[in-house]
Amino acid sequence: MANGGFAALDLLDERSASFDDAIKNSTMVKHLNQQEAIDVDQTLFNKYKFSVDQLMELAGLSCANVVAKTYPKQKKVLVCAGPGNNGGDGLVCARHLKLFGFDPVVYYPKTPSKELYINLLHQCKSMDIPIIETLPSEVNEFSLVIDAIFGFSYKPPLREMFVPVIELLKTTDIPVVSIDIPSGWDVEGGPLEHNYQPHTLISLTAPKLCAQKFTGVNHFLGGRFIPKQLEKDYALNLPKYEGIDNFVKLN
Ligand SMILES: NC(=O)C1=CN([C@@H]2O[C@H](COP(=O)(O)OP(=O)(O)OC[C@H]3O[C@@H](n4cnc5c(N)ncnc54)[C@H](O)[C@@H]3O)[C@@H](O)[C@H]2O)[C@H](O)CC1
Ligand SMILES: [K+]
Repeated sequence: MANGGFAALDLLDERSASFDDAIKNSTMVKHLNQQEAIDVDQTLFNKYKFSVDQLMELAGLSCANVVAKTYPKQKKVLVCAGPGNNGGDGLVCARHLKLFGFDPVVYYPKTPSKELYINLLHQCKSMDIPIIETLPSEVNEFSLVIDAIFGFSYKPPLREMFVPVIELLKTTDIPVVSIDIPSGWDVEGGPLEHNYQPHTLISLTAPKLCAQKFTGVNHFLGGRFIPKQLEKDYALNLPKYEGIDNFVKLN
């Protein structure tokens, strides 16, 4: 009984310490403009000789881990995947979610011509993940939506074929988890043209400038693959990942 007060104080201390850590993490880390994000990406490929599928696998896996940890009961997931590498992250994420016992369905509106995306789609199909090319009329059967439509290469204005999915992200009551950038947002300016807030944002490598306009519930950083020298060269000031975690909370 006598210890009860101290235990409660300890708990409070612990909580405020982790809150302080999260605030420190979100304020210290560098936010990249669009060109810097492209440059970091190119440096990983050209100077450090990573291949895109290597990084995509790590990025997509970190997103699946965030989802499994944050939404353990929301098994029925609609993964909306776009035409570029952000969409590739979504396909990898869907595959890992399936392995974790989730029930993903992938919406992939654009037929891919690149071998990388053809193979990722094939892997999903081989694991009995349904792939659909039109949005389901009833999205309320899902308990979570993953937004992997556009990442840091998005340039407005939005082309016609992606209007319905961006409208869905803007209007749905189901929690939305955005990978790297909330799709339709300006990479630097944020929700200018498409004003909505996802429930969770998972920035990859380092947050982009638009993440400063994020007022949703959870902001994570994933994609733990940056060599120390690259971090120094770009003054990224990355937060500390705990132990073997491949994501860290920023807010
Ligand atoms: N270094 C890393 O952190 C890694 C990040 N990854 C992910 O890759 C994306 C960036 O991928 P990229 O292929 O460069 O571009 P996007 O996926 O953002 O989109 C390109 C795609 O979208 C089309 N598009 C652009 N603007 C519009 C528009 N206004 N309307 C319609 N369509 C548009 C464009 O034509 C292309 O087809 C990054 O964000 C991360 O998610 C890697 O997975 C690993 C390394
Ligand atoms: K996205």
